[in-house]
Amino acid sequence: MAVHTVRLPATHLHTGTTSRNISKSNGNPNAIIRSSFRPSQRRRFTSLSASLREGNEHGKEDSPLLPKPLSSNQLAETVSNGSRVRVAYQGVRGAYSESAAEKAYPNCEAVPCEQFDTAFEAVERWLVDRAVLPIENSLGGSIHRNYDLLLRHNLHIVGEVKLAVRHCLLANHGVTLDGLKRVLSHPQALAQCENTLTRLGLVREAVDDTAGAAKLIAFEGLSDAAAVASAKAAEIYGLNVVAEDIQDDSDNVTRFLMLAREPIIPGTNRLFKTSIVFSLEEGPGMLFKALAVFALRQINLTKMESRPLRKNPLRASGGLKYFDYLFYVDFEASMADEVAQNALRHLEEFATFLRVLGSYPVDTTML
Ligand SMILES: O=C(O)C(=O)C[C@]1(C(=O)O)C=C[C@@H](O)C=C1
Repeated sequence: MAVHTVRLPATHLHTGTTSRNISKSNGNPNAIIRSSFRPSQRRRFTSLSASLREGNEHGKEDSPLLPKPLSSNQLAETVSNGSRVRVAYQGVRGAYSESAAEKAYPNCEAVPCEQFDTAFEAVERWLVDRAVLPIENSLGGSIHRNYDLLLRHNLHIVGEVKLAVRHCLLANHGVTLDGLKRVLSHPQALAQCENTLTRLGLVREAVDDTAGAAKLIAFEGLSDAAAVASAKAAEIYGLNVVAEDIQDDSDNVTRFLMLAREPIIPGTNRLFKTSIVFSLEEGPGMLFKALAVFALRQINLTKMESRPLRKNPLRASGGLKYFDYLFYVDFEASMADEVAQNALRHLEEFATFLRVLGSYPVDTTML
């Protein structure tokens, strides 16, 4: 597939503006974005003078040097000039992530990316306005790669979206359940259908995304393999649905994060959530102490994940080597709430590292 050849106008660099002209200059909007950005594109990130000359789209009175934070009401639909928001997702057309991008930003232009890293990079390099990426699933658990990438990149979480995931088994026309030997899908999707796939005795094969599996089966005309994917993917790639609702529990929900270059201004007018990441010294009760800063203030935690500190995964202490961790915590409060600010100030007193990944409205559509 052709490499996406988006040219980045220097006028949009360092200004905090949205990428209005970028989307207009694209060749094929449906082309999948690969990580291999051209050196010529990289060089274009250096020009500040053009942006200073031309001002920005929020009005000439705004200083182009000061990035304009997104506001809560900019979370959905359109950028301020009325053009469609370009939203990167991982996978090909028909992936659940595409549906999540469309739920998060109705009427958006969903832009497929090969890998999660590519979607992060596409936002950072102004090829798109936002990314929508999966972070956890109610059956399969966390998508660890995206936790690691949140830290490696400098994007902000500006929202979350929950999507009901209903998996189907898709095969070419004429293929029956009895004729199947293999099943292809994203590892998360395979994990969510563990019981059904074991009962059917199918050999699992992991691919990049669910819709990619459907596409491969259709394009190669495979007769011994099925894909775990959406009914939408069946329609797009002309496959037959041989089994429906094959996830291990009918309540199968994936939570996606909406990512942007700038944070939103947190509010108190609705339910907000804040995501942070921190590390601690080694020692008894350290994690207990860290979580107590929230418990003491009646702040509810909704998620906790620990990941290896990849830059420095082993810490020597008292002649022993300990694994070193980063702790990712989501809590139910806005950074505009004094109580949340106090909790983080308290945590800062003993955390060895602390970063706020975003403070954003809770998706209450599935509560
Ligand atoms: O493969 C897809 O369709 C995706 O959108 C990826 C993904 C994931 O990474 O969790 C998203 C939702 C489902 O949980 C299964 C797979």
